[in-house]
Amino acid sequence: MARHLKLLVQRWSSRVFSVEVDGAPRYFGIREQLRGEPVPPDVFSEVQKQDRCYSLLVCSGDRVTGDRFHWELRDRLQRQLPPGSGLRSMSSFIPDQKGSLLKGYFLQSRAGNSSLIEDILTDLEQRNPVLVCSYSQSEDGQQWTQCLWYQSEDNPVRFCVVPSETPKHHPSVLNMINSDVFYSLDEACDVLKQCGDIIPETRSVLGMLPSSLDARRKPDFPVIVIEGLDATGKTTLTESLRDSLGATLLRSPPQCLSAWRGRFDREPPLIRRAFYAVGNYITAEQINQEASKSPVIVDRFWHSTAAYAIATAVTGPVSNLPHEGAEVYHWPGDLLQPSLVILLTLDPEERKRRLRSRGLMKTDEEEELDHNKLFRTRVEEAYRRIVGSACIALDASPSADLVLQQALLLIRAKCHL
Ligand SMILES: Nc1ncnc2c1ncn2[C@@H]1O[C@H](COP(=O)(O)OP(=O)(O)OP(=O)(O)O)[C@@H](O)[C@H]1O
Ligand SMILES: Nc1ccn([C@H]2C[C@H](O)[C@@H](COP(=O)(O)O)O2)c(=O)n1
Repeated sequence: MARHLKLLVQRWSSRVFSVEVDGAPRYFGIREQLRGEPVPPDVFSEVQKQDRCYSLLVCSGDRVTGDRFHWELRDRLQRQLPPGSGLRSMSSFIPDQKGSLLKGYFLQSRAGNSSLIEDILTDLEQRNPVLVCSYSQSEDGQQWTQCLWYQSEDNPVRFCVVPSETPKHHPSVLNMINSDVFYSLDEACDVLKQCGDIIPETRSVLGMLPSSLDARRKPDFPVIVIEGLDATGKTTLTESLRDSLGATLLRSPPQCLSAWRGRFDREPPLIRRAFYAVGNYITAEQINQEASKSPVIVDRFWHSTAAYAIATAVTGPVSNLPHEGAEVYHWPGDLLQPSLVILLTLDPEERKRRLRSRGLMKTDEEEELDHNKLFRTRVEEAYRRIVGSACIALDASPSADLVLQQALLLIRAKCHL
């Protein structure tokens, strides 16, 4: 038992804990003993003397089960927690160690609610793959300690909570590849296959995949992808290009997946991104077939899948994105590369005006684009950082006809059409 605890102490104290405060991560660490003067990390600076804090970290060996549990846990906690309780996203990770991220929540309970919250936590920990810790404040309010919930009754191992430096990478970056951004069809299919029993629709989605895919096949005619945030004019431009060039118009996700898209949009990122990744490979096969007969215009492709996934996984300013040149921005080796990718850019106010005048229903991510300037700038910057099939930005603010003329100029210059 003593050896087990020693190991736990060593492993646990190499971790950094991150709590989202006002849309940006704040970090703290834990140590067996304090060295120097205690300084309460800023996560705890606004906690009242009588408040209690808890962390819940999901640690399931199976990532599909773990991600779905993490996704549902927020709703469950929001329903069960007494009014006035604080609930923030939280994670724990070992700096620079890929795959070390554990996701969870940080709770702050008001005085008087502790027994209700503690019943909820005990029940949660007994039935689910979740590790709960509680945090207590010293008498003078200068020091916080963390202890594992299941040990808190008798002889608990207490760790001192200490401030931690901001790590080189945002924690989500550690788990991004093949969790948020898929780098091969096989990886995306593996996730969907694991969901077969819980989401029966995955079988129909996988059934749409062709039996073989050849990313190296060079299309006879140019393949031009049009990218951009919603309401930047992709539909307008792609339809005009189809008519002007006598091209075939395709989109990703492809039409054959439309019936199931809403279902996957309600799933956690791991499953949702796997669905969009598979959609790109189905569109790639359609491109292969059509590009032997005519030029092909594609409304959204891998840039959209990667840029939205990366921008959603990290929080805070653009500087929290994976650095330029990072592996996550590279085009997947097994996915067809377009001849040209045009990124439509638009002033946020004009984009809002177009959204309002169109008045259609928006997805959660589109709502987020509207309300969250930081999210918008992260998506745009992620688009720009993608390499392998880099995009060329085109100002979409002039009239639809002028934008079409500019796009045609670009296509003629780059694709010799
Ligand atoms: N160049 C333009 N000038 C003014 N209005 C435009 C222009 N291009 C498109 N619009 C209008 O802006 C609105 C959004 O355009 P569109 O539907 O083509 O964008 P989108 O990028 O395809 O959006 P989404 O990704 O949400 O489907 C439409 O009402 C469209 O008529
Ligand atoms: N190839 C694609 C296409 C779309 N998405 C995601 C990204 C956004 O959440 C949303 C935008 O699509 P729209 O509403 O404009 O059709 O869909 C993706 O991940 N990959």
